[in-house]
Amino acid sequence: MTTLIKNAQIWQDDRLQTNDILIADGRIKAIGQQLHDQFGPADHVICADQHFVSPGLVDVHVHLRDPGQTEKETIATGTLAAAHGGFTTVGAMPNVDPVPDTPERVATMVQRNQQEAHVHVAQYASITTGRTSEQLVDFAGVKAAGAFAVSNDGSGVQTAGTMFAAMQGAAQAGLPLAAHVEDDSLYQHGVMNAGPVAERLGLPGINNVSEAAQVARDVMLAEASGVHYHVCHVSTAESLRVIRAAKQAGINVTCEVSPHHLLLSDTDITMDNPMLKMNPPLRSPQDRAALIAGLLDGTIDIIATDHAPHTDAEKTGSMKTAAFGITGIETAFATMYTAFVKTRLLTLGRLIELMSTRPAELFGLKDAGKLVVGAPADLTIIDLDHEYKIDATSMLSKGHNSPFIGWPVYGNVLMTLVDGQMAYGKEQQA
Ligand SMILES: NC(=O)N[C@@H](CC(=O)O)C(=O)O
Ligand SMILES: [Zn+2]
Ligand SMILES: [Zn+2]
Repeated sequence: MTTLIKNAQIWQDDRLQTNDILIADGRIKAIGQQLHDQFGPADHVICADQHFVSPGLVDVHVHLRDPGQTEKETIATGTLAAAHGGFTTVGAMPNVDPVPDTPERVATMVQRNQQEAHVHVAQYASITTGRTSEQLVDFAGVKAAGAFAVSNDGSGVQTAGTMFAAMQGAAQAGLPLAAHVEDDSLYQHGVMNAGPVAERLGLPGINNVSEAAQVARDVMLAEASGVHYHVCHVSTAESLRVIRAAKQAGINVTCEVSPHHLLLSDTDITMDNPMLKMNPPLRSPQDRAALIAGLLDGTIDIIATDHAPHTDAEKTGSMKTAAFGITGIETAFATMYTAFVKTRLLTLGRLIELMSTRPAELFGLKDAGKLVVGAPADLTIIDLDHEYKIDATSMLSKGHNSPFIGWPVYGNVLMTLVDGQMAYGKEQQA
């Protein structure tokens, strides 16, 4: 079975260039002009119509909620939403029930992902059993069962002793350790960033130091253990300063930022609004400016969405009682493209590095993030010039808890191919 994508604009030598892409048996067989002359007619032709064809996007931080909270999302709906957002590989966080904290449970998740997902799913195991205990998982065992990394996302690892032993175990097994950084002893039951906005709204605040202090602890432990330490959803200027210094010292630390922390700050919270509640919270405009600077100077390695679907009921009422988290996988490319590429802060090529190539490389996802001959045909066709308003009714996630609904953006995903098969496409939608 062969498919020819005609008139694709692909990013080559720092600019968009028109090419055809020939796919055979799910892999890219050739990229170039007049492939018909060399290879003969294809079984199936897709006309990209001079639209941008990207290597499929890679998001290493996604909550699929399955098993345990399938009213919020399932493997099927979350990965269909991912395909709609242009993603062909997602990292599934382990805050599900039961937690994938044993080789058997990881193997079950890997098998279910293969059967039920619309895109590739890289499966996280937890760092500790049940995700919040101090009992380490069998790192070699969960790796052998198919986990690509470990994380206790949703909670920080509270004691240095546990974190150090975990890092040593993960390093030995060759697993990256992705940390949700939050020191519970500094956490004061806040629901938004601590500061003047929280005070004005009469809402309890979350300090910057509850994140940054744990990052500082962890980079020391990462240096001593040699693990690949990855900071999830970095949100404060102080955390970034510590990460920058750690990188300069040659410590193997990387970090991700979420689109919402780049696009919004606590000053956008003008009233008690659960759609703007997430953990870590939207920080001050100064923190946001530091994150943008870190993205532009390369201190921030990748963009990851922290797609966190919840039911409508859990996201209405007051921030005091609503659930933490917002969706993001269907809006990430358009919001990032509009804010950073349209404004010429980043090139399109650099955005694709941040959202595809680099996350795949950092997490050892060998087949992902590549638009080259021989790689799997994980490709996304995007209309970069189409301006539209983000619309809840077009979302394929079960969660509609997005603060970006109504935002005018550019960059509409037309089709997503996974292993050469259409995982999302307008044809399929009609
Ligand atoms: N980010 C959030 O606010 N919530 C996440 C957990 C997490 O990423 O820490 C969730 O699972 O809902
Ligand atoms: Zn988290
Ligand atoms: Zn998360």
